[in-house]
Amino acid sequence: MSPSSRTIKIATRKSLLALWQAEYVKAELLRHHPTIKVELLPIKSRGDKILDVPLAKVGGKGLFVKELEQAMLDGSADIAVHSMKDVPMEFPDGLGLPVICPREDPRDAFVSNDYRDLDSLPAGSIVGTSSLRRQCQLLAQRPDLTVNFLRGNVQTRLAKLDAGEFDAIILASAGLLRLELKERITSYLSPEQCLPAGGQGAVGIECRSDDAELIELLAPLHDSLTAERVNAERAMNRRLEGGCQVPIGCYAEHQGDQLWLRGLVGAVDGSTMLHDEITGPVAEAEAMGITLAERLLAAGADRILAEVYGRDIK
Ligand SMILES: NCc1[nH]cc(CCC(=O)O)c1CC(=O)O
Repeated sequence: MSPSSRTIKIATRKSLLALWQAEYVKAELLRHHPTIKVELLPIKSRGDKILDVPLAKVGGKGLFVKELEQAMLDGSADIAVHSMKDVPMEFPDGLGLPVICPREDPRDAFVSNDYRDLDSLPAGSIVGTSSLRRQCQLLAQRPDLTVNFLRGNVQTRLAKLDAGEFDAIILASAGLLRLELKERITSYLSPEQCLPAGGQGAVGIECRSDDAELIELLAPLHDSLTAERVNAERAMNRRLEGGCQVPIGCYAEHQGDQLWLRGLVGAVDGSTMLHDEITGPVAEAEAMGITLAERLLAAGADRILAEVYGRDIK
């Protein structure tokens, strides 16, 4: 079979955001290769089934990706489309992630029906998020707020806000923008206010590493500037053994031909916040991520993370 008549099966989670991302990749593939066929294979993941516990406590990395990876390994699917924020640092044997698509807005969004922004919230307001990263940064600025547990897909979270359970909630802008819910973004949290999670706003494509023909078909979807940024962020996260379920923020931006990487580790109650940053050549993105992680560990992130993980990190 020639590459031009191939059918590519995309394994995807069933949330509207996951389906949007899979449809986006399908449309991009068809735009670059009009004669191929692309099908979606929706799959329910463990992370979607367990909704009543904070992700940090559900245990195991890759809650949202394992079932999708199994589908690629057994051949029922060819690729999986992921939010880079949810992708574990290591891939199973035989799988890799050769493509990272152009990044959407990486900032967190403040969403409220009553208040303009974080500063306008009255003392004692209730903010919904179950991200420890968002929680610690909110509490560091506004120790008077109460942060309450909020999980579920984007629509579920908005419905809980609208039902009056919260005065405000924090969501990734990227999800709201992709789902054409821009009007729900009351204001943006700057990276200074709330450093994003590594990979936030970027979509990646995972596939079998030995499928050279497929990797070639995927290549035009890759955005190397986004990949450089996300690689630096993920290198820091990998060294800290963290993902999006821990009180860790990391965010890289280009400054001319240099990369500027900022990192943060916070105590979950916001009482201790460790910030650091590093600038260097793009070619050293990964080394910079590791160096920044090690500086944070030496500054006390080791103790904060040992408490969150329930074990030491070396
Ligand atoms: N952890 C869930 C998740 N994974 C990716 C996104 C948003 C889109 C993105 O970051 O690409 C979200 C929702 C959220 O954090 O509000």
